[in-house]
Amino acid sequence: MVQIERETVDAPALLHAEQLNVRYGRQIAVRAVDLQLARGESVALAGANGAGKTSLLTALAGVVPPGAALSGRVTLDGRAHDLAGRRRAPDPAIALVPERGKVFGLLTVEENLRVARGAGLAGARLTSDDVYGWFPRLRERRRTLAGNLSGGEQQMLGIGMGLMRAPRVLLLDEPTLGLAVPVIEEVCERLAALRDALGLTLLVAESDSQWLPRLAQRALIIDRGALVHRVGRLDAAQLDAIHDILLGIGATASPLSDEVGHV
Ligand SMILES: Nc1ncnc2c1ncn2[C@@H]1O[C@H](COP(=O)(O)OP(=O)(O)OP(=O)(O)O)[C@@H](O)[C@H]1O
Repeated sequence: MVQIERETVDAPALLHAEQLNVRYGRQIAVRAVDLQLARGESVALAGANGAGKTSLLTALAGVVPPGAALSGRVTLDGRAHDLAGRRRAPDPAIALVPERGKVFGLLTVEENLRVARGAGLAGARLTSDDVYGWFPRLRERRRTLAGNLSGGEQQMLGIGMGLMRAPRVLLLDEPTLGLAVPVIEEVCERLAALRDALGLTLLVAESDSQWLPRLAQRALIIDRGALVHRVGRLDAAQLDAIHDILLGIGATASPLSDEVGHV
């Protein structure tokens, strides 16, 4: 039986989710998830296809699809959002970068960034120039329609769009999906640099265990909607174990919250 070590998180939480549930009709996509993210850390949310990664990220960001039923509480720096009943308004401090960036294909790079920045709303913002500083390739492509960008460029634009309203927490849904290895390496390197320079907290959904150490400092494993392990050290032995779990051949886990309290 594969064993995965567990680690207690001592740093004070910036984002704290308690008893988060997401249902689509009878389908339960996220069950009783408790998690904590510290300021300035990168955490991977590792799980197989259909494990509930997207549903958990959208619940944290307040952008679940209409018709989904949510319950639980998300607290950001002590400010609580009750998820029961009506959908809460998305908090600009928690930004979601959807799978494959989800850019507007018929708008240029520059227009995508402006749309993401929004207008007439209170709060801090970045400029397109700030984003181009992080992703120089996007500056070269600023007048190109986003639909004509490569997959890697679209992913970087998606990240840039997520940054425009100066979030404190960036949630990324499978940013490596469908990209060539050198591009994935570049995305991983940029994310770590952004985290360190901006003090961002990152939660990165990933279904391929090989990228976890490049994307994150620790990992949460999600299976059938529940967080079943947390992994504090992403070394080779732990990665093998996670790989087996993601393929459904590893340790059968019980919910983390039952064993070690909140994550
Ligand atoms: N809008 C929806 N309506 C109904 N069921 C949904 C909806 N979105 C997701 N589900 C179901 O909820 C479960 C979790 O899906 P989710 O997309 O959150 O998982 P995931 O880990 O992100 O998977 P993937 O990597 O394949 O996107 C799956 O069984 C999925 O079929």
